[in-house]
Amino acid sequence: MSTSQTKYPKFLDADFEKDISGRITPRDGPIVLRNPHIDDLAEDVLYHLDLSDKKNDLPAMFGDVKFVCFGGSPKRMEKFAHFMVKELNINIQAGMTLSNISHGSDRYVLYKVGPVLSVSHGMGIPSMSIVFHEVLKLLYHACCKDVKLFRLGTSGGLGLEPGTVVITDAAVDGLLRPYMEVATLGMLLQHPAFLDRDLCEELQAIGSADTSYNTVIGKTMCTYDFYEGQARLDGAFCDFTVEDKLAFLKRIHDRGVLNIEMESLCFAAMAHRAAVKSAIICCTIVDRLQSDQISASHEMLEDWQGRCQQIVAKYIRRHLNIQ
Ligand SMILES: O=P(O)(O)O[C@@H]1C[C@H](O)[C@@H](CO)O1
Ligand SMILES: O=c1cc[nH]c(=O)[nH]1
Repeated sequence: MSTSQTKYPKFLDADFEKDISGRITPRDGPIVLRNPHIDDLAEDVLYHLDLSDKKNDLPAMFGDVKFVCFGGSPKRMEKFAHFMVKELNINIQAGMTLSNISHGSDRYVLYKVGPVLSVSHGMGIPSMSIVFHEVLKLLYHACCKDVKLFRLGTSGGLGLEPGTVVITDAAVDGLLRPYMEVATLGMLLQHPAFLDRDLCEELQAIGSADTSYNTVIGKTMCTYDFYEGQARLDGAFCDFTVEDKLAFLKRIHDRGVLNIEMESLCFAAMAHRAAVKSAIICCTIVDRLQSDQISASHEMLEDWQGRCQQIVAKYIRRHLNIQ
């Protein structure tokens, strides 16, 4: 069903501007896939989103998308979609409700509110990676242009009052390495996880206008596990002491790590590889130098998560010229 029109700009490596360190300059313009095989497919089934470039008219459904907001939990992203309806003054016709476009797959949720997509990514890098591939292909098939990507998450902070908003300027793995390592064809490939500094600073300026909480920019450590991987003593297993834990957390804090979560490395690496402008904005829900357990009330957690949503909503409104 999809129309071909201006679709499928061919990828040329030279199209991607890089600095001397190999950092790709993120840019506006059409979404380009760095995969020559996609155009050879008779049909591209986006299995986990329950969409296909043949069965769905993706340009008609998604061609106006400019902002994609990811977050771990399906409920949070549904709530964010409803919040964006209000923020963008969108009229939902009588008798209609916002619906989960990917309801047939039962893996992720996907809501569209005007030019905004709200997508859940589940927990951890494997889950994030799958939905990122499929969302990027969706944007490509839909001929979207000038798209920005955001991850709105939660994290454990280091020396920060819970509720602080951290904007990631670089994502690192559990060994402080700034790239995502992926086993591909029996080789370990390293994909650098750079983020767009200008976007970080713009979001920080928006966040800082609200003085009831702090908005800071720094490094985010991304781990493959919530418990031992994040130096917690309260998992089902633990082979280290409280002193070992604190020494590790203080060491990474001294190297500029402000928070720890589980998806930033993949999100940043994949957005960088696609040369799409992107940002990661997480509230902290515990100070890991004080505690492992997350004991804040549900209301408190909702309030903290709302801070990231409000900052991104203000950014989107500003860029859509909505007063
Ligand atoms: O964005 P969310 O809050 O889902 O991400 C963090 C990282 C893990 O997926 C999860 C662990 O509680 O929260
Ligand atoms: O401590 C935390 C809190 C949220 N998410 C994490 O990955 N770690």
